[in-house]
Amino acid sequence: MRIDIVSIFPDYLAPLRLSLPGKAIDRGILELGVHDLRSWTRDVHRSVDDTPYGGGPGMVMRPDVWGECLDDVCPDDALLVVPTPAGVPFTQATAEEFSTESHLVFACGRYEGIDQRVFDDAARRVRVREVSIGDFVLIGGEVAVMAMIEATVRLIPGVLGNNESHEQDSFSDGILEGPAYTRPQQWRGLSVPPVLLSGDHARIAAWRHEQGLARTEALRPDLLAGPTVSAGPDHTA
Ligand SMILES: COc1cccc(Cn2ccc3ccc(-c4cc(N)[nH]n4)cc32)c1
Repeated sequence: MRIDIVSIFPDYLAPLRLSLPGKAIDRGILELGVHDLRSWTRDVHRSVDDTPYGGGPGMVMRPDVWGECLDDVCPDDALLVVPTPAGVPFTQATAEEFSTESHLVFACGRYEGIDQRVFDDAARRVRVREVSIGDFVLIGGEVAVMAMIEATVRLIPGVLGNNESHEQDSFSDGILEGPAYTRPQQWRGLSVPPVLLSGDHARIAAWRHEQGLARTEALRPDLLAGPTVSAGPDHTA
């Protein structure tokens, strides 16, 4: 898989080269390109924003600079992912869909977002997904992109080590994971649930499922209400 990211703060994405994505890069499973949007500016001030038509607070990112950048960075077979508060929810299903792509391009906006015509124009030749990572407003797209990349890259075969796996992920089977424990068996007067010491793998699996179900009912009853909308193949934003 190749991932390209465009941002006016490329250094913000440096942590992606640590830990998991970094290991995937070192092992040749992932290629990562980070691009400074200002490289596509043509004015002496290297301007990337302007005042919004129709008035309102803040600034909007210019279509001309973004358009020329995506012409260079985003080929027709790539999936263009645009983080925004006004997007389709990014879920584990979205991460699974993204993990099967050969080329992802992430456009990190700032200010009040990017001129909509950038995505309308891009949609003429590439698949575009406008995606939200949650119902809260960030200052820009970089943090959202890092979260989406981590959730996506860990699903690529060979990225997680033998001791880690995503088959039992929260959300992958629609319910939350139950509690986890490790040594010591007694800690500050608290014990590990005896079933986990029993060696009876069927009982342990059943207990973990019950715990996950109870946690889901208590904290996320919405997950038990049935299928939700998310940014996937049938939801073009
Ligand atoms: C576009 O509409 C906006 C309205 C008010 C502020 C901002 C700030 N902003 C700029 C670019 C950008 C990219 C992503 C996000 C974002 C995503 C999620 N889930 N929360 N916040 C926020 C972003 C944008």
